Amino acid sequence: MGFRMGIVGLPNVGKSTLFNALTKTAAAQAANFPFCTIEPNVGEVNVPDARLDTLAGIAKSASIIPTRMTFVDIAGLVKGASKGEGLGNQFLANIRETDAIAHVLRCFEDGDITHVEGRVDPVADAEVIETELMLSDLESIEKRRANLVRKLKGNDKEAQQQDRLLAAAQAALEEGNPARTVAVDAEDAKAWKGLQLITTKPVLYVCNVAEEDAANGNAFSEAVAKMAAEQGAGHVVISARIEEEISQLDAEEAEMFLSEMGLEEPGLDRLIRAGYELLHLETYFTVGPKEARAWTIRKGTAAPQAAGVIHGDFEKGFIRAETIAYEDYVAGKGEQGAKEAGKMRAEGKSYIVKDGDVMHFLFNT
Ligand SMILES: Nc1ncnc2c1ncn2[C@@H]1O[C@H](COP(=O)(O)OP(=O)(O)OP(=O)(O)O)[C@@H](O)[C@H]1O
Ligand SMILES: [Mg+2]
Repeated sequence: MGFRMGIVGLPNVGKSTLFNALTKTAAAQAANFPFCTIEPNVGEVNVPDARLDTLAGIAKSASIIPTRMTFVDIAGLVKGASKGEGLGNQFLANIRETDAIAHVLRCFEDGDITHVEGRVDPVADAEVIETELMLSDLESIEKRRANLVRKLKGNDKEAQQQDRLLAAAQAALEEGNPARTVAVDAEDAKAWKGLQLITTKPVLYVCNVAEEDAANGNAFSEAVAKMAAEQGAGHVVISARIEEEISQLDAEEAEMFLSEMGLEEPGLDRLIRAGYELLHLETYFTVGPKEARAWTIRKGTAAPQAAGVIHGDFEKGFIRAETIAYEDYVAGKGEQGAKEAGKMRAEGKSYIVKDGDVMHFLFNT
């Protein structure tokens, strides 16, 4: 299914540092000057899930395959970006294709690191970026509506629907509200998503704090938390610089480092999980001696469609799914034990897969 998160923010706030930590590479150039990033960076990240390791341990699986998420790091946006200032605007197209936005906010004081607005104020920064995203949506809407004019004359139903939805988004944006504030009927939901407007995407604010604030946050991140709550957005507190250091350590060193910092787990794990929640994603597992593997689905996905994530044929020929809840699998010390305890269920086409289910699909070919 490939879920994608776009990383946006002002220049020099730590986007590429975060991207590198996430992807455990130095693929993105991160340095102390604004507009360091020019070309967008795309990277895949494992979704951390301790349950997968537990399952693999029980089943003695030869390999462990976590589920993946994609991150896209683009150039910093500045005030006026949509009018051609800076570089970011031309890369916003890459953000249109994502499922959610990770909005990085500078929440650290450091006289050596240039802030393009000359002061640290994450809430004001968030507004600058949100305005640019809204202007970018408006511009794209105007272009698209102009392109639809001919089709509309031809009484094209699809074009009519698109134009109606674009007009609704335009009206909201012209009033200074993001397109996500538009109420959309169920029958328009798919076409609405297809418009790929940036300000319809869910937002996760990433408070990039100083190393010493990584464990408990600071006044800046608290202000962001309040703003996020008001908007119904998510937020995480992270120190991109620490995360970058941790990502270069081996597991044992990383654990020591984390405990010294008073952290229970890497902030990146929290960030990825928050992204998962924001997107209403869940994980189910397939477990055997060959491999233990995690698969991503949207909440509320029925068994055949969940099977379809593995292979289209699984969905088409779906018969039933032998299902064991994660807890039952662990309690039974594996499939056999769970089965003997009567915890293996045969589920049919209407079964809604639950987070943590261990699934075995039976299908016709
Ligand atoms: N939590 C932090 N504390 C202190 N310095 C940090 C922190 N996070 C990032 N930095 C530093 O800020 C500088 C800018 O980081 P980075 O290049 O990742 O920003 P960016 O948002 O990608 O910028 P651009 O938009 O120009 O590409 C780097 O020198 C980085 O080491
Ligand atoms: Mg960068």
